[in-house]
Amino acid sequence: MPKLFTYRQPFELENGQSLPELALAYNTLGQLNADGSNVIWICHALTANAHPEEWWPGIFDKKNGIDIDTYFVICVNTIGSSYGSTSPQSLHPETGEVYGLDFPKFSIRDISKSLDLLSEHLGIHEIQYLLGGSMGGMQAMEWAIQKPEKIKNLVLLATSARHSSWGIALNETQRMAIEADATFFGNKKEAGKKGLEAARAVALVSYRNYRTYQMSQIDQDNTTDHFRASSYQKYQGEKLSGRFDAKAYWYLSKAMDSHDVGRKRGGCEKALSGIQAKTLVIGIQSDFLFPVEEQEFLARHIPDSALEIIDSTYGHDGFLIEVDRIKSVLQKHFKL
Ligand SMILES: CC(=O)SCCNC(=O)CCNC(=O)[C@H](O)C(C)(C)COP(=O)(O)OP(=O)(O)OC[C@H]1O[C@@H](n2cnc3c(N)ncnc32)[C@H](O)[C@@H]1OP(=O)(O)O
Ligand SMILES: N[C@@H](CCO)C(=O)O
Repeated sequence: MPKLFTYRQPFELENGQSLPELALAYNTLGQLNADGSNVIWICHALTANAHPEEWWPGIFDKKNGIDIDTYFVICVNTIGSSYGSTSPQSLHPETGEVYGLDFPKFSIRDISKSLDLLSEHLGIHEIQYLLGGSMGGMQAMEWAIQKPEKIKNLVLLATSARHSSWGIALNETQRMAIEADATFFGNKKEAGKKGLEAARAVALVSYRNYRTYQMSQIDQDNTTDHFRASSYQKYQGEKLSGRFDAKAYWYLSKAMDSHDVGRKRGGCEKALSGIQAKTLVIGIQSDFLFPVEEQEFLARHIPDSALEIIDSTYGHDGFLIEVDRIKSVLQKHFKL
């Protein structure tokens, strides 16, 4: 069961709007030591939850990975997500009505600010390792810029300093699919379900690549319909719509689009130069959603940083799947 932190004051957002109060669902593994020096904070990607032991299980490994007998691990479900934090499905505390599409838009900076709020509430003033992939990497990077002295070591996987036009176009295409489902605009529990399925199918193509489909979804010769790739796309859409809310997805994709560490900070290079953490940037060679040139840019502009490119066929989702390779580069650069 996730723990719940409720901030019973208005939470001011970057766009000038506010949430009257904010609940954050989070999960911890291991024990915080007496001087608070053993914290590993993991930021999750778009549709995951506060349980990295479920979606990144191989990373917890006493011998080569994160040992929860040594470290205190924390992961927080992001604002807007479907797994317990304040989201479009929450009740507005003043009206008692579901927010729905009245939920305010929020940015990656707002998510990072909320993580800092929770860390201070828990008395955590120093983070030994902050890790995040994809949208989780955006949050981690932002936080390391907002609180450079607090983050000692930073691991950024398959992510960028500013969400690309390509990424925004893909997200907009997914939102168009969601909005084409007229039920999305209502507040029924399953609102936007079919649209979300189409959106996930679009997204999946960007998380994988030509080779991954060639490897796992080839049909027998002479097939003319009901192709494996077709049922795979449908299955993956249904798998997501069975566990995630279309409005949460819509808002989170908007937050992702907002990611630009350089906004009002004199550009990305300047913002990244303020990171004090020893940083490891990890890219996946076959990732065409966050291509390796984006990680090269990060490594070039974060002062104390190293770059590792993992040779994988899995594309963007390689940051979730290639756990052994990730552990090996973590071991190379850090004494985890
Ligand atoms: C509460 C929660 O569930 S939260 C956490 C879950 N998800 C997350 O955290 C998000 C991050 N994780 C992910 O995005 C993914 O799980 C990944 C990237 C790590 C792995 O992706 P997967 O979908 O598991 O792997 P893959 O692409 O190989 O697909 C396998 C699934 O497709 C099914 N499948 C494969 N080919 C086909 C096909 N031709 N037709 C229909 N189904 C197919 C498999 O049976 C399997 O189904 P299952 O997931 O029910 O076991
Ligand atoms: N597959 C990931 C998104 C890719 O960053 C998720 O569903 O969270």
